[in-house]
Amino acid sequence: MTRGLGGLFRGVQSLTSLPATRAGLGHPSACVSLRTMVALPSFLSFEPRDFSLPNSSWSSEMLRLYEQYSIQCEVETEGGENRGGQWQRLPSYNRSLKYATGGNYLSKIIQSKARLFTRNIRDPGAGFEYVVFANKEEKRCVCIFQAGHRLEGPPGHVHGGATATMIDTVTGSLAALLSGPVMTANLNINYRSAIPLGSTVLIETSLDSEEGRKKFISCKVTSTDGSKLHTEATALFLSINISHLLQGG
Ligand SMILES: CCCCCCCC(=O)SCCNC(=O)CCNC(=O)[C@H](O)C(C)(C)COP(=O)(O)OP(=O)(O)OC[C@H]1O[C@@H](n2cnc3c(N)ncnc32)[C@H](O)[C@@H]1OP(=O)(O)O
Repeated sequence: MTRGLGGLFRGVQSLTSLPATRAGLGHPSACVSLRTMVALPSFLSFEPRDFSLPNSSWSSEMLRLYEQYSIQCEVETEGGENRGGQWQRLPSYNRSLKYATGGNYLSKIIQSKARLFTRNIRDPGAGFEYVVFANKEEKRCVCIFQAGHRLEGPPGHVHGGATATMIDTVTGSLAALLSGPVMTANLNINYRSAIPLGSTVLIETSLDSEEGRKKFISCKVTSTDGSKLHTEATALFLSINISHLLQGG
């Protein structure tokens, strides 16, 4: 994808080097720090849809956990300051480009049919339903994940690749939150017990160590009460310059 993208980006004359994230979150993938557009006509700069907000497909368990973390989230006061909780909900769009200011517009002109893998099933509840909460101080994230019926692997259970995708997403979100643009260099997964389709699970991830450009992150997927371990993983992320992607990754 990236050689083509490089040409397109170079062709967009009004790209500047403003910091790139919405709400200053530095989240979640390499594309978050794409250089941003300025002076967009207002009709082009509307907010993209945030897929991490509740919808009618969410189970009562998913909603309960969403509430549990939401009430621990920081709130913006009338004066524009952030106060309160240790957690923040990370927004989730259907293209990484949309994290950049003006990204909604860019996403219409750059590979307009491309969609983020985890957000490309339109039917609510059929695919990946999830929300990620981050605790930057403690360098960890929690994802509440409800696995839809289109993620089947073994009968009635979630495909291992779908679980890997979610682990990559949540560990990658943490790495990007802590250090900006990153790419997964290594992902090691041990599958301990299958995840039933339709169930809600917790994906908890934390930073183990860092070494120069490297971030070592671990992750576990459990039942929501923590009693059942489904999956354990470790991941290595490397900080990259966005030019790495534009030069073909
Ligand atoms: C909202 C959604 C969020 C989703 C997040 C999802 C993120 C993704 O899935 S990204 C897509 C999958 N990943 C990829 O395609 C990455 C492909 N690989 C690459 O682009 C490159 O190999 C990349 C960027 C990882 C590393 O390349 P580069 O920056 O040139 O680093 P390089 O010089 O080779 O290595 C740097 C250091 O890392 C180490 N390293 C590199 N790769 C690995 C690896 N796989 N395992 C262990 N160590 C490694 C090297 O040994 C070196 O160590 P040291 O400095 O101690 O000698």
